[in-house]
Amino acid sequence: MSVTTAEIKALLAGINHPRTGQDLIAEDVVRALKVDGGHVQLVLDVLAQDAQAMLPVRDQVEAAIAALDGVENVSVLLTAERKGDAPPDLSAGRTPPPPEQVDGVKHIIAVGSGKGGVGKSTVSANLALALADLGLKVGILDADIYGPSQPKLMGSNGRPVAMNERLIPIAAHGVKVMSVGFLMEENRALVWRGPILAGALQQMLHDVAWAPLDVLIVDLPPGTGDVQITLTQKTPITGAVIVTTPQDVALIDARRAIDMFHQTETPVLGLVENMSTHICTSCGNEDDVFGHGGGEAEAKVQGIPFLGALPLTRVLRETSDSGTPIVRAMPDGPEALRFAEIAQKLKDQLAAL
Ligand SMILES: Nc1ncnc2c1ncn2[C@@H]1O[C@H](COP(=O)(O)OP(=O)(O)OP(=O)(O)O)[C@@H](O)[C@H]1O
Repeated sequence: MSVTTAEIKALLAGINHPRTGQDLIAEDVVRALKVDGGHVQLVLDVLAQDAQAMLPVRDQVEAAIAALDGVENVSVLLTAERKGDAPPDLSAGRTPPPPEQVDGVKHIIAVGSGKGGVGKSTVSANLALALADLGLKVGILDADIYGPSQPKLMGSNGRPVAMNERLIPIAAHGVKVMSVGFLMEENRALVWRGPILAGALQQMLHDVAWAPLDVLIVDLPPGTGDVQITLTQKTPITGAVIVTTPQDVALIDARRAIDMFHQTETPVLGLVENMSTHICTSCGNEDDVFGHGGGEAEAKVQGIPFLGALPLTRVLRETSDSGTPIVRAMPDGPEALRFAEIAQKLKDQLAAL
Protein backbone atom coordinates (compact mmCIF):
# COMPACT_ATOMS: atom_id res chain seq x y z
CA MET A 1 0.00 0.00 0.00
CA SER A 2 1.23 3.50 -0.82
CA VAL A 3 2.19 5.93 1.88
CA THR A 4 -0.08 8.98 2.33
CA THR A 5 0.62 12.69 2.78
CA ALA A 6 -1.11 12.50 6.17
CA GLU A 7 1.30 9.78 7.35
CA ILE A 8 4.30 11.87 6.30
CA LYS A 9 2.89 14.93 8.06
CA ALA A 10 2.27 12.91 11.22
CA LEU A 11 5.87 11.72 11.11
CA LEU A 12 7.16 15.28 10.65
CA ALA A 13 5.01 16.40 13.57
CA GLY A 14 7.01 13.96 15.70
CA ILE A 15 10.41 15.47 14.87
CA ASN A 16 11.52 18.61 16.64
CA HIS A 17 13.32 21.68 15.39
CA PRO A 18 16.73 21.74 17.12
CA ARG A 19 16.60 25.40 18.15
CA THR A 20 12.96 26.04 19.04
CA GLY A 21 11.99 22.56 20.21
CA GLN A 22 8.71 22.87 18.23
CA ASP A 23 7.88 20.12 15.78
CA LEU A 24 8.65 20.65 12.08
CA ILE A 25 5.01 21.10 11.08
CA ALA A 26 4.31 23.63 13.82
CA GLU A 27 7.55 25.39 12.92
CA ASP A 28 6.27 25.71 9.33
CA VAL A 29 9.49 24.69 7.61
CA VAL A 30 8.02 21.96 5.40
CA ARG A 31 7.54 22.95 1.76
CA ALA A 32 6.60 21.22 -1.49
CA LEU A 33 5.62 17.91 0.09
CA LYS A 34 4.82 15.53 -2.74
CA VAL A 35 3.80 11.90 -2.39
CA ASP A 36 3.60 10.08 -5.69
CA GLY A 37 3.06 6.36 -5.15
CA GLY A 38 6.17 5.22 -3.31
CA HIS A 39 8.11 8.40 -4.11
CA VAL A 40 8.27 11.09 -1.44
CA GLN A 41 9.78 14.50 -1.93
CA LEU A 42 9.87 17.50 0.36
CA VAL A 43 11.83 20.62 1.15
CA LEU A 44 12.82 21.84 4.62
CA ASP A 45 13.15 25.59 4.22
CA VAL A 46 14.87 27.05 7.27
CA LEU A 47 16.40 30.27 8.54
CA ALA A 48 20.08 30.78 7.75
CA GLN A 49 20.97 30.66 11.46
CA ASP A 50 19.48 27.16 11.71
CA ALA A 51 21.00 25.72 8.53
CA GLN A 52 23.91 23.82 10.08
CA ALA A 53 21.86 22.48 12.99
CA MET A 54 19.23 21.27 10.55
CA LEU A 55 21.63 19.13 8.49
CA PRO A 56 21.31 16.09 10.82
CA VAL A 57 17.55 16.69 11.06
CA ARG A 58 17.34 16.45 7.26
CA ASP A 59 19.09 13.07 7.45
CA GLN A 60 16.82 11.99 10.31
CA VAL A 61 13.69 12.93 8.33
CA GLU A 62 14.94 11.12 5.25
CA ALA A 63 15.74 7.96 7.19
CA ALA A 64 12.41 8.02 9.05
CA ILE A 65 10.41 8.41 5.83
CA ALA A 66 12.46 5.73 4.07
CA ALA A 67 11.55 3.32 6.88
CA LEU A 68 7.79 3.78 6.33
CA ASP A 69 5.88 0.99 4.63
CA GLY A 70 5.28 1.66 0.95
CA VAL A 71 8.12 4.17 0.50
CA GLU A 72 10.42 3.31 -2.41
CA ASN A 73 12.54 6.41 -2.47
CA VAL A 74 12.69 9.70 -0.65
CA SER A 75 14.33 13.02 -1.30
CA VAL A 76 14.53 15.69 1.40
CA LEU A 77 16.09 18.94 0.33
CA LEU A 78 17.28 21.53 2.86
CA THR A 79 17.17 25.14 1.73
CA ALA A 80 18.10 28.36 3.51
CA GLU A 81 18.51 32.02 2.76
CA ARG A 82 22.14 33.04 3.28
CA LYS A 83 22.70 35.65 5.96
CA GLY A 84 23.39 39.06 4.53
CA ASP A 85 22.14 38.21 1.07
CA ALA A 86 20.55 41.30 -0.35
CA PRO A 87 17.11 40.70 -1.84
CA PRO A 88 16.87 41.32 -5.56
CA ASP A 89 16.19 44.99 -6.27
CA LEU A 90 13.03 45.55 -8.23
CA SER A 91 12.74 49.23 -7.38
CA ALA A 92 12.15 51.77 -10.09
CA GLY A 93 15.23 53.64 -11.18
CA ARG A 94 17.62 50.76 -10.48
CA THR A 95 20.41 50.31 -12.92
CA PRO A 96 20.90 46.59 -13.34
CA PRO A 97 23.95 45.47 -15.27
CA PRO A 98 23.21 44.95 -18.95
CA PRO A 99 21.78 41.49 -19.66
CA GLU A 100 24.34 38.98 -20.81
CA GLN A 101 23.60 37.08 -24.02
CA VAL A 102 23.77 33.29 -23.80
CA ASP A 103 26.29 32.09 -26.38
CA GLY A 104 24.77 30.52 -29.46
CA VAL A 105 21.16 30.66 -28.19
CA LYS A 106 18.77 32.66 -30.41
CA HIS A 107 15.71 32.73 -28.16
CA ILE A 108 15.08 32.07 -24.47
CA ILE A 109 11.51 31.30 -23.46
CA ALA A 110 10.77 31.21 -19.74
CA VAL A 111 7.87 28.99 -18.73
CA GLY A 112 6.38 30.17 -15.47
CA SER A 113 3.33 29.75 -13.28
CA GLY A 114 2.10 31.60 -10.26
CA LYS A 115 1.12 28.39 -8.50
CA GLY A 116 2.87 25.05 -8.13
CA GLY A 117 1.56 21.82 -9.56
CA VAL A 118 -0.31 23.32 -12.51
CA GLY A 119 1.74 21.34 -15.04
CA LYS A 120 4.45 23.86 -15.88
CA SER A 121 7.17 21.20 -16.20
CA THR A 122 4.94 18.89 -18.22
CA VAL A 123 4.12 21.76 -20.57
CA SER A 124 7.81 22.82 -20.79
CA ALA A 125 8.95 19.32 -21.74
CA ASN A 126 6.25 18.68 -24.32
CA LEU A 127 6.50 22.16 -25.76
CA ALA A 128 10.24 21.70 -26.19
CA LEU A 129 9.70 18.45 -28.08
CA ALA A 130 6.89 19.94 -30.19
CA LEU A 131 9.16 22.87 -31.14
CA ALA A 132 11.92 20.39 -32.03
CA ASP A 133 9.41 18.58 -34.26
CA LEU A 134 8.93 21.86 -36.12
CA GLY A 135 12.60 21.73 -37.06
CA LEU A 136 14.04 23.94 -34.32
CA LYS A 137 17.11 23.13 -32.24
CA VAL A 138 15.80 23.14 -28.68
CA GLY A 139 17.14 22.91 -25.14
CA ILE A 140 15.42 22.72 -21.75
CA LEU A 141 16.90 24.28 -18.64
CA ASP A 142 15.17 23.03 -15.50
CA ALA A 143 15.51 25.80 -12.94
CA ASP A 144 12.85 24.48 -10.57
CA ILE A 145 14.71 24.25 -7.27
CA TYR A 146 11.75 23.00 -5.26
CA GLY A 147 11.14 20.07 -7.54
CA PRO A 148 13.42 19.61 -10.52
CA SER A 149 11.31 17.33 -12.64
CA GLN A 150 12.92 17.38 -16.08
CA PRO A 151 15.30 14.46 -15.41
CA LYS A 152 12.30 12.25 -14.63
CA LEU A 153 10.03 13.70 -17.32
CA MET A 154 12.67 13.35 -20.02
CA GLY A 155 13.87 9.98 -18.71
CA SER A 156 17.40 11.32 -18.43
CA ASN A 157 19.42 10.07 -15.49
CA GLY A 158 22.84 10.68 -17.02
CA ARG A 159 25.42 12.87 -15.42
CA PRO A 160 26.54 15.88 -17.41
CA VAL A 161 30.27 15.83 -18.16
CA ALA A 162 32.52 18.86 -18.53
CA MET A 163 34.43 19.66 -21.69
CA ASN A 164 36.50 22.81 -22.21
CA GLU A 165 35.20 24.17 -18.90
CA ARG A 166 31.57 23.78 -19.98
CA LEU A 167 29.03 21.18 -18.98
CA ILE A 168 27.64 19.17 -21.85
CA PRO A 169 23.85 18.98 -21.54
CA ILE A 170 22.19 15.58 -21.59
CA ALA A 171 20.56 14.67 -24.91
CA ALA A 172 17.03 13.30 -24.54
CA HIS A 173 14.30 12.76 -27.16
CA GLY A 174 16.08 15.09 -29.57
CA VAL A 175 16.59 18.05 -27.24
CA LYS A 176 19.34 19.13 -24.83
CA VAL A 177 18.55 19.02 -21.12
CA MET A 178 20.22 20.57 -18.08
CA SER A 179 18.61 20.48 -14.66
CA VAL A 180 19.27 21.99 -11.30
CA GLY A 181 18.59 18.41 -10.17
CA PHE A 182 21.87 17.33 -11.78
CA LEU A 183 23.70 19.99 -9.76
CA MET A 184 21.93 19.32 -6.49
CA GLU A 185 22.94 15.72 -6.30
CA GLU A 186 26.57 16.61 -5.71
CA ASN A 187 25.81 18.97 -2.88
CA ARG A 188 22.36 18.04 -1.77
CA ALA A 189 22.88 18.46 1.98
CA LEU A 190 21.99 22.12 1.81
CA VAL A 191 20.93 24.43 -0.96
CA TRP A 192 21.19 28.14 -0.30
CA ARG A 193 18.26 30.08 -1.59
CA GLY A 194 18.32 33.62 -2.86
CA PRO A 195 21.30 34.98 -4.76
CA ILE A 196 23.24 31.73 -4.42
CA LEU A 197 20.47 29.92 -6.18
CA ALA A 198 20.15 32.64 -8.75
CA GLY A 199 23.90 32.24 -9.29
CA ALA A 200 23.39 28.57 -10.03
CA LEU A 201 20.90 29.55 -12.70
CA GLN A 202 23.38 31.96 -14.27
CA GLN A 203 25.90 29.13 -14.31
CA MET A 204 23.47 26.81 -16.00
CA LEU A 205 22.89 29.44 -18.65
CA HIS A 206 26.46 30.46 -19.28
CA ASP A 207 28.60 27.45 -18.32
CA VAL A 208 26.67 24.88 -20.32
CA ALA A 209 27.46 24.09 -23.94
CA TRP A 210 24.02 24.96 -25.30
CA ALA A 211 25.08 26.22 -28.73
CA PRO A 212 23.71 26.06 -31.30
CA LEU A 213 20.10 26.45 -30.19
CA ASP A 214 17.11 28.17 -31.75
CA VAL A 215 15.14 28.04 -28.51
CA LEU A 216 16.06 27.43 -24.89
CA ILE A 217 13.01 26.68 -22.73
CA VAL A 218 13.59 27.61 -19.08
CA ASP A 219 11.30 25.69 -16.71
CA LEU A 220 11.06 28.15 -13.81
CA PRO A 221 10.11 27.42 -10.20
CA PRO A 222 6.51 28.36 -9.43
CA GLY A 223 5.90 31.85 -8.11
CA THR A 224 7.78 35.10 -8.43
CA GLY A 225 10.99 34.72 -6.43
CA ASP A 226 14.72 35.33 -6.80
CA VAL A 227 15.26 32.91 -9.66
CA GLN A 228 12.56 34.45 -11.83
CA ILE A 229 13.62 38.01 -11.10
CA THR A 230 17.32 37.35 -11.62
CA LEU A 231 16.63 35.58 -14.88
CA THR A 232 14.59 38.46 -16.23
CA GLN A 233 17.14 41.04 -15.10
CA LYS A 234 20.34 39.33 -16.12
CA THR A 235 19.40 37.52 -19.28
CA PRO A 236 17.83 38.80 -22.49
CA ILE A 237 14.68 36.71 -22.55
CA THR A 238 12.61 36.65 -25.70
CA GLY A 239 9.48 36.13 -23.65
CA ALA A 240 7.55 34.18 -21.09
CA VAL A 241 4.82 31.59 -21.34
CA ILE A 242 2.44 31.33 -18.38
CA VAL A 243 0.86 28.02 -17.47
CA THR A 244 -2.29 27.97 -15.38
CA THR A 245 -5.25 25.76 -14.60
CA PRO A 246 -8.73 27.23 -15.01
CA GLN A 247 -9.47 27.39 -11.28
CA ASP A 248 -9.77 30.88 -9.79
CA VAL A 249 -6.99 30.39 -7.27
CA ALA A 250 -4.50 29.40 -9.98
CA LEU A 251 -5.64 32.30 -12.13
CA ILE A 252 -5.03 34.79 -9.33
CA ASP A 253 -1.46 33.48 -9.01
CA ALA A 254 -1.03 33.47 -12.79
CA ARG A 255 -1.96 37.16 -12.77
CA ARG A 256 0.85 37.79 -10.26
CA ALA A 257 3.34 36.00 -12.49
CA ILE A 258 2.18 38.00 -15.53
CA ASP A 259 2.51 41.16 -13.48
CA MET A 260 6.09 40.27 -12.49
CA PHE A 261 7.04 39.73 -16.13
CA HIS A 262 5.43 43.07 -17.05
CA GLN A 263 7.33 44.81 -14.23
CA THR A 264 10.61 43.41 -15.45
CA GLU A 265 9.68 44.37 -19.03
CA THR A 266 9.69 40.76 -20.22
CA PRO A 267 7.23 40.22 -23.08
CA VAL A 268 4.56 37.65 -22.25
CA LEU A 269 4.22 35.43 -25.31
CA GLY A 270 1.02 33.89 -24.08
CA LEU A 271 -0.93 31.77 -21.64
CA VAL A 272 -1.57 28.02 -21.70
CA GLU A 273 -4.53 26.58 -19.82
CA ASN A 274 -3.62 23.12 -18.55
CA MET A 275 -6.02 20.53 -17.13
CA SER A 276 -8.69 22.51 -18.96
CA THR A 277 -11.11 19.64 -19.42
CA HIS A 278 -11.03 15.97 -18.50
CA ILE A 279 -10.93 13.36 -21.25
CA CYS A 280 -12.33 10.05 -20.05
CA THR A 281 -9.92 7.13 -20.53
CA SER A 282 -12.70 4.65 -21.32
CA CYS A 283 -15.13 6.58 -23.52
CA GLY A 284 -13.07 9.53 -24.79
CA ASN A 285 -15.74 11.96 -23.59
CA GLU A 286 -14.41 15.46 -22.89
CA ASP A 287 -15.83 16.84 -19.67
CA ASP A 288 -15.75 20.43 -18.37
CA VAL A 289 -15.27 19.44 -14.73
CA PHE A 290 -12.87 22.27 -13.91
CA GLY A 291 -14.85 25.00 -15.62
CA HIS A 292 -12.58 25.43 -18.59
CA GLY A 293 -12.21 28.78 -20.30
CA GLY A 294 -10.86 30.72 -17.31
CA GLY A 295 -7.40 30.87 -18.88
CA GLU A 296 -8.65 32.20 -22.19
CA ALA A 297 -10.79 34.81 -20.46
CA GLU A 298 -7.83 35.87 -18.30
CA ALA A 299 -5.57 36.15 -21.35
CA LYS A 300 -8.13 38.48 -22.92
CA VAL A 301 -8.31 40.64 -19.80
CA GLN A 302 -4.51 40.81 -19.62
CA GLY A 303 -4.18 41.52 -23.34
CA ILE A 304 -1.85 38.59 -23.94
CA PRO A 305 -2.19 35.81 -26.54
CA PHE A 306 -4.04 32.64 -25.54
CA LEU A 307 -1.85 29.81 -26.81
CA GLY A 308 -4.19 26.90 -26.18
CA ALA A 309 -5.86 24.54 -23.74
CA LEU A 310 -4.66 21.08 -22.75
CA PRO A 311 -6.92 18.41 -21.33
CA LEU A 312 -6.30 16.45 -18.15
CA THR A 313 -5.80 12.87 -19.23
CA ARG A 314 -4.37 9.82 -17.59
CA VAL A 315 -1.98 9.13 -20.48
CA LEU A 316 -0.50 12.59 -20.15
CA ARG A 317 0.50 11.84 -16.58
CA GLU A 318 1.54 8.27 -17.30
CA THR A 319 3.78 9.20 -20.21
CA SER A 320 5.40 11.95 -18.11
CA ASP A 321 6.01 9.50 -15.29
CA SER A 322 7.54 6.98 -17.68
CA GLY A 323 10.16 9.40 -19.00
CA THR A 324 8.78 9.70 -22.53
CA PRO A 325 6.58 12.82 -22.80
CA ILE A 326 3.33 12.38 -24.70
CA VAL A 327 4.54 14.32 -27.74
CA ARG A 328 7.03 11.47 -28.31
CA ALA A 329 5.05 8.58 -26.80
CA MET A 330 1.79 9.24 -28.67
CA PRO A 331 2.64 11.74 -31.41
CA ASP A 332 -0.70 11.33 -33.19
CA GLY A 333 -2.88 11.59 -30.08
CA PRO A 334 -5.08 14.60 -29.28
CA GLU A 335 -2.72 15.88 -26.57
CA ALA A 336 0.34 15.88 -28.87
CA LEU A 337 -1.69 17.68 -31.54
CA ARG A 338 -2.57 20.45 -29.09
CA PHE A 339 1.08 20.81 -28.10
CA ALA A 340 1.92 21.02 -31.81
CA GLU A 341 -0.58 23.86 -32.26
CA ILE A 342 0.84 25.77 -29.30
CA ALA A 343 4.39 25.23 -30.57
CA GLN A 344 3.41 26.49 -34.02
CA LYS A 345 1.92 29.67 -32.51
CA LEU A 346 5.12 30.28 -30.57
CA LYS A 347 7.29 29.57 -33.60
CA ASP A 348 5.24 32.08 -35.61
CA GLN A 349 5.70 34.67 -32.87
CA LEU A 350 9.45 34.11 -32.82
CA ALA A 351 9.64 34.38 -36.61
CA ALA A 352 7.79 37.70 -36.51
CA LEU A 353 10.26 39.29 -34.07
N1 LIG B 1 -2.74 17.77 -18.53
C1 LIG B 1 -2.41 16.88 -17.61
N2 LIG B 1 -3.08 15.71 -17.50
C2 LIG B 1 -2.76 14.82 -16.53
N3 LIG B 1 -1.77 14.97 -15.64
C3 LIG B 1 -1.07 16.13 -15.73
C4 LIG B 1 -1.33 17.13 -16.71
N4 LIG B 1 -0.43 18.13 -16.54
C5 LIG B 1 0.35 17.78 -15.51
N5 LIG B 1 -0.03 16.59 -15.01
C6 LIG B 1 0.54 15.89 -13.85
O1 LIG B 1 0.43 16.76 -12.73
C7 LIG B 1 1.58 16.66 -11.91
C8 LIG B 1 2.23 18.05 -11.78
O2 LIG B 1 2.71 18.43 -13.06
P1 LIG B 1 4.08 19.21 -13.22
O3 LIG B 1 5.16 18.60 -12.40
O4 LIG B 1 4.31 19.38 -14.68
O5 LIG B 1 3.62 20.59 -12.59
P2 LIG B 1 4.50 21.84 -12.14
O6 LIG B 1 3.59 23.02 -12.26
O7 LIG B 1 5.77 21.89 -12.88
O8 LIG B 1 4.72 21.45 -10.65
P3 LIG B 1 5.79 22.02 -9.59
O9 LIG B 1 5.18 23.24 -9.05
O10 LIG B 1 5.89 20.91 -8.60
O11 LIG B 1 7.05 22.27 -10.35
C9 LIG B 1 2.48 15.62 -12.57
O12 LIG B 1 2.22 14.37 -11.97
C10 LIG B 1 2.02 15.61 -14.02
O13 LIG B 1 2.24 14.35 -14.65
